Amino acid sequence: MSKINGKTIWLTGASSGIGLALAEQLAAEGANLVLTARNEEKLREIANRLPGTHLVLPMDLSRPEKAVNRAEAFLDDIKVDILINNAGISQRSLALETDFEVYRDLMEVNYFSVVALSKLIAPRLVNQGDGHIVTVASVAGKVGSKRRSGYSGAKFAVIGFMDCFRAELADKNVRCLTVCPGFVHTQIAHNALVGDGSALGQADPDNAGGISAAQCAAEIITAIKADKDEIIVGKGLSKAAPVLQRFLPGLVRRMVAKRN
Ligand SMILES: NC(=O)c1ccc[n+]([C@@H]2O[C@H](COP(=O)([O-])OP(=O)(O)OC[C@H]3O[C@@H](n4cnc5c(N)ncnc54)[C@H](O)[C@@H]3O)[C@@H](O)[C@H]2O)c1
Repeated sequence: MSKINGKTIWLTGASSGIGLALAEQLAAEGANLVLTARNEEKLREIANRLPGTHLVLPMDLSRPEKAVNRAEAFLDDIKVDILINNAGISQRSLALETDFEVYRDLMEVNYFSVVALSKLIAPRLVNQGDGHIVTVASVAGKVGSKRRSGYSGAKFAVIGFMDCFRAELADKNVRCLTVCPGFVHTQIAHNALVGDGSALGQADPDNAGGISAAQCAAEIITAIKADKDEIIVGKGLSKAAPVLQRFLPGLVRRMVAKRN
């Protein structure tokens, strides 16, 4: 039986970047999508141009409890097979120059919303005896670097959550995939928060030089089909960093301290 064709997949962060590429590729493979992001108009435009029939569920994931209430009512009659927690927001500011509130915002979107949506969907998957929870974390959840202390903290946390959740659901035929991309060419830097909580508003050469969102999405879909637990996606140093960190931690710390 196909893991994608005919399946209902709830995808967050579907309005841009990796999420948009996932929406396009999953729809092309015959999935029925529930598309989530904040901008309803954009989601409707995407849903209308994708092949197949898709629903839109706009919500702000910086308010996870509200999002769960809204999703509970919306998804009442819908059998979700796969949840993809992809929505996320990055950071480009030094810890000493970052308001505490920015840390909370980064945790709400990158960590608490994943916990909330996963806890909402997992009992349904357990009852169905089948399903998948996918979370797009980051290489920043394996290796810390400058100007990402809040983002990295949230991504380290979400990887830990997924490791525990995977262990708890292992005997219930619910699989948990953690995706750790290195640099991917998307709007992530543009939308990243700076110290006062505003958006950076410009591209970043690291992300601009990364792999395409389409390549990242294709690797995620391959990993879902192969029942992988965790994948590192990317190229060059941003892909190698987690392995280097494990075997040569001192070298990685020195390299990270030298980078801007
Ligand atoms: N681009 C990279 O280099 C990179 C690297 C590692 C991990 N990631 C992760 O990949 C995921 C997708 O990011 P992207 O690179 O496609 O960036 P992006 O900025 O292009 O897309 C982010 C998506 O998340 C949504 N989103 C952000 N805040 C939200 C909120 N409060 N409520 C609802 N939706 C919200 C946006 O609307 C958008 O659809 C994120 O979790 C990000 O942390 C990206």
